Amino acid sequence: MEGMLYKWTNYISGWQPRWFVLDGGTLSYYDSQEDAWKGCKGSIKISVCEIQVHSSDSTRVDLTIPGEQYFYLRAINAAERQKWLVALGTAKACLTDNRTKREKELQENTEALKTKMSELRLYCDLLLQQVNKIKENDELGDTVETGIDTGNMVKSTCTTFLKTLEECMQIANRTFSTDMATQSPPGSPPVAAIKPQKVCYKFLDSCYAIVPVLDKLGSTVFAPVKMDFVGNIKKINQKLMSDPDNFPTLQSIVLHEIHTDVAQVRNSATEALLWLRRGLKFLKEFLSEVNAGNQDIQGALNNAYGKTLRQYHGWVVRGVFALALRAAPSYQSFSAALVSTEGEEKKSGFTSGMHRDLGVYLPAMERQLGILDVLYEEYNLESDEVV
Ligand SMILES: CCCCCCCCCCCCC/C=C/[C@@H](O)[C@H](CO[C@@H]1O[C@H](CO)[C@@H](O)[C@H](O)[C@H]1O)NC(=O)CCCCCCCCCCCCCCCCC
Repeated sequence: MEGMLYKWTNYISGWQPRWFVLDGGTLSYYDSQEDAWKGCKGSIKISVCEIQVHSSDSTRVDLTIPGEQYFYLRAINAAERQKWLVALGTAKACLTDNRTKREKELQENTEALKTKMSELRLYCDLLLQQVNKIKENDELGDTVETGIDTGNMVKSTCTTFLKTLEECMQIANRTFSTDMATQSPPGSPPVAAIKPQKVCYKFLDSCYAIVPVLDKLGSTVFAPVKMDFVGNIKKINQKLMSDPDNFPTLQSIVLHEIHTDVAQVRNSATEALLWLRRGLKFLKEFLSEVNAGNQDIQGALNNAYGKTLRQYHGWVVRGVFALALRAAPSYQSFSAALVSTEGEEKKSGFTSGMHRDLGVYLPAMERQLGILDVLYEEYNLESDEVV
């Protein structure tokens, strides 16, 4: 269960709204739902704490570990408190570890994804065979009917390939929904509450700012994109959390991994930053097209993809992009995803405001990406691996 509760802080700040997540027998809290990815501010083990309802305040519940921890909490109303009491009580009474259910669900979905990926590889092989068959027929000068038959087979294989890919996205979206994107990966230490260094924190925060826009675009097809993008932000963030005082900048993280010979290791922060940077270059190219007045979102995405990411993608990932492209929003839907108040994009001044903001955002992005380009070139960290 998760939701907003007021937490008693002190006599100066009093009751403050916080985002609470009850998961696997632990109640954790964050500044807000949007800031959950920055790490939790504190937590309490339900199995060892006392749950006390307030005698006169029907919205209040106190969680205490005598002599250790005191969470004084208030819900927005008595009904909401009741929901929390049921969830807390169940968690406390629950003999099985909720994480078992969660891990089981993750395992099932992971298995389903593996099956789908092997199906995709099969369809790729089939397509290659069929394309070779068409070439053979062509060389042998076979009849038109043979060509049409093989062509139809290719068409149906492509349709099946794309359908399977869609199923992959739905499984991925189900597995790696937003709450997963803000959890520490299973088995990793809880993300520390210590704030990372300002500079890196601002960079990661601004990267993360596009996620709500992706969410607003709504299609499950964007799930793998979001999962990949957020996954890299989290990898860098967790490296930062491991030793915040020694990582004042992104460069310091990369240099540390170079000196400890892990920069080229799979899933290193250096590799995560390499792919985050590539994603940001894609985004910059896309937004530059929009800023230049291109209202064909699909075309702008396709152009940006060809200039940035395509060279690093094999068959399957290019298929993922092709599917994402089919779900690309119209210019109106894209504009609507950018505003915080519904209908704002229809007001006069929106377009000029968007261009004004892009006029600031894009040069700043250019500068940041230029700094990272120099760093990756200087230490020969660029990779031409195709995924
Ligand atoms: C309208 C939205 C359309 C979005 C279309 C995005 C197109 C992305 C291309 C398809 C990506 C498919 C998903 C992921 C692919 C990954 O396999 C690939 C490689 O992953 C890396 O592998 C490493 C080795 O295993 C690993 O270590 C590393 O961690 C991992 O990342 N990843 C990539 O190719 C990077 C894809 C990044 C895509 C970022 C897109 C940014 C969001 C664009 C949204 C545009 C609209 C919102 C505008 C917001 C305005 C403020």
